[in-house]
Amino acid sequence: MSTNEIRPVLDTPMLLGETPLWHPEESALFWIDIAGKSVHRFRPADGTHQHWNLPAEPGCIAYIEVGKLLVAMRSGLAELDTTTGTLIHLSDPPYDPSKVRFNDGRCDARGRLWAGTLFDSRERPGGSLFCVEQGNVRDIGKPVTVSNGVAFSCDGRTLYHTDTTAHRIMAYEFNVETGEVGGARLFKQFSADKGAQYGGRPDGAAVDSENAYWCAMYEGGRVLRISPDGEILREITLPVRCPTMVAFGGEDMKSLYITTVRHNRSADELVRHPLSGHVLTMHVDVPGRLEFAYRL
Ligand SMILES: O=C1O[C@H](CS(=O)(=O)O)[C@@H](O)[C@H](O)[C@H]1O
Repeated sequence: MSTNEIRPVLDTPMLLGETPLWHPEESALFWIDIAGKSVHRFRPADGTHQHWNLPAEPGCIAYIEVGKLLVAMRSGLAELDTTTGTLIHLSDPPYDPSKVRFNDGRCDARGRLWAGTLFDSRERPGGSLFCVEQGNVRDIGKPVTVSNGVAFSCDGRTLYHTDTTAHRIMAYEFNVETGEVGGARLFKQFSADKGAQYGGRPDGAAVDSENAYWCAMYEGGRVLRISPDGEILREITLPVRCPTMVAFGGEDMKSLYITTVRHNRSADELVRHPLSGHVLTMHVDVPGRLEFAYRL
């Protein structure tokens, strides 16, 4: 693959792709299709693709060990055994599932899952950020309308959290030993002016091995690489309008994977961007970091 080539990993698009996640021991990329209520696994080495249907919309996943995933669904937390397809319900949702569902999330270095929620109607900040630690679910008290962009700096001392609707990414002091979230600073505020210059709103993200924050820009058709002090270092134009999240993977962690949306997009957008909904990949020069597993 040439350096700048962006291509789909599969022939089949998702409805609403989210949470790409490289599993180092399985040498596979996992992701979810929220509207398609499914979990997917793709092995680049042999091109095999497998999926598992779910009873409710997933918002994010984390790996536990080979063959076991934690799935945060609208209906609560569950453990998916990918060898048998068995889904074990672990806990009910910490919110009213008729109005709210889990969205983007990832694990910290101590194996806690940080999963946000979104308010379906987008009318008010009825979503939040939750910490799942060995089955206990704690509301962190960060009201947002659409939670996204959960990521940790390389030293584990900064927790990034985005409100996509507010076009805002916050950075919080974070104590990875205790899981305590401290002082806040504005990391990046994007313009919400949806005129001709609209650059999109910040969505899912990942931090690379040089501590830069890679952010999918929903309706902006691009991914941004942002320095820890908020400077845009690189902009990648995508062949789709709505990327939702990025992940690093591959044996060298230099494959960037990008989930995207097809569901509820206009006919015009789908004609202009036929790859909408596909999981995209491209080579990058700076490797990402391995994701942490969820600790039961
Ligand atoms: O459903 C979703 O939508 C949002 C984008 S928006 O709320 O429509 O602006 C996306 O960020 C999110 O990740 C996805 O789950």
